[in-house]
Amino acid sequence: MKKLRKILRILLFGFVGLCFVSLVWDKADRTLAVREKVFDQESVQYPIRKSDVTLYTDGQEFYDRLLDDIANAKQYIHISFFSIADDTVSHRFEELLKKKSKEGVEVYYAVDRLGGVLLKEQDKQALLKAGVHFTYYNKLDFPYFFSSLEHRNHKRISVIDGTIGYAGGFNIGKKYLGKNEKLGSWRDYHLRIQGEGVQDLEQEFELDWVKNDRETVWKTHTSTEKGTTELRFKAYSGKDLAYDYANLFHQAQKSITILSPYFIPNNKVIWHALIDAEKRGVEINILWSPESDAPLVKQAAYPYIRKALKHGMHVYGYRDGILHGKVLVIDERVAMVGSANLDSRSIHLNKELNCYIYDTAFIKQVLNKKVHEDFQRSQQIHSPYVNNLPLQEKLKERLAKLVEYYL
Ligand SMILES: O=P(O)(O)OC[C@H](O)CO
Repeated sequence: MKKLRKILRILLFGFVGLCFVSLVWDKADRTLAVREKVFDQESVQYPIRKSDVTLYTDGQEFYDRLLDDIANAKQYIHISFFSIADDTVSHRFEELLKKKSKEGVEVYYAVDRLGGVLLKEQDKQALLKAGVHFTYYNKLDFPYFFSSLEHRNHKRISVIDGTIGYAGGFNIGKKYLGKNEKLGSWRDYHLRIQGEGVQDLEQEFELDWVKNDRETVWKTHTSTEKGTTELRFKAYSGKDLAYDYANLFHQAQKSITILSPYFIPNNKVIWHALIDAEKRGVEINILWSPESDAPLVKQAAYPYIRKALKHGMHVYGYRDGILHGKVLVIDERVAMVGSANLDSRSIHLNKELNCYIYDTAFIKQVLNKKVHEDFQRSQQIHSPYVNNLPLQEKLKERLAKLVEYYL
């Protein structure tokens, strides 16, 4: 008994000591990283381009098209995703990349280091053996361990032969097909681009690749043909996103529509612009996904839903499984489809890539139809929903508040 007590005491002291060292390291690491601007990177705003755009909201249709484009690649494939699963969908995807590489197509494939945690070492080695150029983005770094852990590359970029590009919200995995029993159906927003806009996706891919791998990327020439839809890509690195969104909200005259799986906008610039718009009579509709595959994000949204309702905004909760699209629509004049959630990580920490669309016809005839469907599948949230929470939800909300910066 005495011996057991002694072991428990040692374990307890060890645990407390480890927590103390971690806290001190965490604080020093973050302070130094901010002072030395270790993770600072300028945002990149690409020119307005004219391209042909197709919107994908269904996982099966998206994968069918992406895999078909990859299968038809003749020269090179540049692909990066935030996350990759270890399941039938990811295996089929990786088998195809290996096949194309063996055929002589130059394949560059990257995944965020944390988002790619499920990729097995043996699968990675098999990709390399087949000649695929593979790298992880944002690897963990010493001594900035904690800071490097929180800065993720959340972009999704695909470029095939410099003529076809993709950007949006899907990742690679079975759950995006909506066939995961627990998660239910899955709704996302992802764009397929053809025409001159592809060169900016390629440029952005190259910037990330060279920064993480130092190897130059093989490519020939990208498409400069003009399509019909005016768009602009913008890449963020933990700053400027709030200012860009605020600018859009300030320009709104009639309506602001926001779709985001997570609703954790802990940012004064964004709130100031939204409240200001609401006071000008702009109708603000926010659609968020109460169901999620990430812990505490639901509860972290409650304070912001209360705030939105208090200021007369309309909030809706998606009811048909998971809504994972990241979309803004301002007055049917400007829209955004991208990788950035309206959450703290996207506003303050992640590298993101958004596509801004300035084509009223596309917004009205294509995007808004899908957005309208999503509102039809939702339920409006009123104050009692967030004010009369069960005790367990209240406790989780408290816990979520403590960590919301990282959600
Ligand atoms: O669900 P995702 O792919 O938008 O990723 C969410 C993670 O919290 C990264 O910000």
